[in-house]
Amino acid sequence: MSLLMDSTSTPSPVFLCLPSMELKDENGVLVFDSNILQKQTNLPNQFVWPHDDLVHSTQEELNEPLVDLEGFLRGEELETEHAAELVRTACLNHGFFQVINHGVDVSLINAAHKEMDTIFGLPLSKKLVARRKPGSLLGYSGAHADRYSSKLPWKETFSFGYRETDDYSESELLVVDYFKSVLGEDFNNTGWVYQKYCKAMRELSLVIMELLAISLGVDRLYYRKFFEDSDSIMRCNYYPPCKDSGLTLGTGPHSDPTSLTILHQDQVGGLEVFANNTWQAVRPRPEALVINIGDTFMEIDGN
Ligand SMILES: C=C1C[C@]23C[C@H]1CC[C@H]2[C@]1(C)CCC[C@@](C)(C(=O)O)[C@H]1[C@@H]3C(=O)O
Ligand SMILES: O=C(O)CCC(=O)C(=O)O
Repeated sequence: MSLLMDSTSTPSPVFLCLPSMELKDENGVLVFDSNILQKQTNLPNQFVWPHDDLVHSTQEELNEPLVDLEGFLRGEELETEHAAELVRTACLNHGFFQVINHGVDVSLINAAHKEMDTIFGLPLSKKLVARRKPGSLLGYSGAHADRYSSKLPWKETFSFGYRETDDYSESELLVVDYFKSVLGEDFNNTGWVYQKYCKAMRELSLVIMELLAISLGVDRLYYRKFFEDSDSIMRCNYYPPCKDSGLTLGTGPHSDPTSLTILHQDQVGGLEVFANNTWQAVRPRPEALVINIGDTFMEIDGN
């Protein structure tokens, strides 16, 4: 299970139970219920990925830089230079690093994971009420079955948007209002947890943007100013148990199309990065946040 914020929404479902025990909605789209799908003898073909995409679980670790932000956040020059050098090395290699002493309250991170358990533990009918609408990235999705018909990822996601504008009154309730609108008043507390989480992630993303600017030798406020009113996508990923896990993927090979991703993975792990022509595991660290630059950042910094 992972929490991921990338910078840059109720018809009641009708289940058609078919002999294959596959659930379909009123549009004939597969409804992802891993408990039911798990009971089938064979993994449904839609979830079987091409052999070339399937990495056989690697024991190799990425050994990405572990960047301690404490000194940088306190304005210490030498610590700042060291942190920027680690970030530079990461970005020249694969674009991934982990940060510790990042200033995000660990109780907030734990609360976000706890609320994620609540969201994905809801009855399927309730989750489908929050189902993502065509053309939107926001809301609930089961295996992206509404968008794709093959190479379906074995995961559930819940995504929502975040931005901070000059009109503080607009952004300070953005996430709370979203949760109450798609899941109901009972989710006011959940909404506040993620409202605070998104605010903390945005603040950290601007700190990272400053460090990236220093690592690139440009004005240290350049990217902070460039991104201060940017849109972000908060993405909760839940990867249910899968008895045929060697045949499918939770998330397929990709590069993030966005500028910066901040990820907190639970201790199950599973994130892998393709570097030096092989897949390498990113070790879960409860006290750390995984950072990676995305395609958009690569474009704007001219690489
Ligand atoms: C902007 C986004 C689209 C995706 C979530 C964020 C950043 C990464 C994208 C994604 C994870 C890349 C792999 C395919 C994808 C469909 C997925 O597996 O979730 C992508 C996300 C999406 O389009 O919902
Ligand atoms: O859930 C994870 O560990 C990473 C998923 C991911 O890369 C994404 O959602 O963009």
